[in-house]
Amino acid sequence: MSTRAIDRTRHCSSMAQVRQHIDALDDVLVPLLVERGGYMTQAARIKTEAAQVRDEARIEQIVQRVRARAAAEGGEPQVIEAIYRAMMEAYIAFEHREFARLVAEGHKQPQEESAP
Ligand SMILES: O=C(O)C(=O)C[C@]1(C(=O)O)C=C[C@@H](O)C=C1
Repeated sequence: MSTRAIDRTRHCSSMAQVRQHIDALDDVLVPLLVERGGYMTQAARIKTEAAQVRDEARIEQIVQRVRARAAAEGGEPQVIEAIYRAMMEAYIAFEHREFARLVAEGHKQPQEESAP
């Protein structure tokens, strides 16, 4: 049986220790967030219209999924939900910038005008 994330938190006797553990976890988190961000570039490549960048149904699906995962790991679902909602807003802004960049660089086909 695997341990829950909350059970891997170590007891600390000083703020220096607390911050050492946080820095070590951030060294794991940041590369994963950068890798996750790379998929915004992939999504921006694949989506055909800027209006597709924000996908509310997918956002809500992710929120429900990570809330359940947080609870299973012994964490607070509302904390993880808040982090994910803020994080996805930042990724959506990035995906919009990537979409615009790919259009400007000529990597995306201009969309056909829809018939009147
Ligand atoms: O799944 C997508 O369509 C994505 O572009 C990825 C992502 C995400 O951060 O996971 C970002 C923007 C969308 O609003 C939904 C989800």
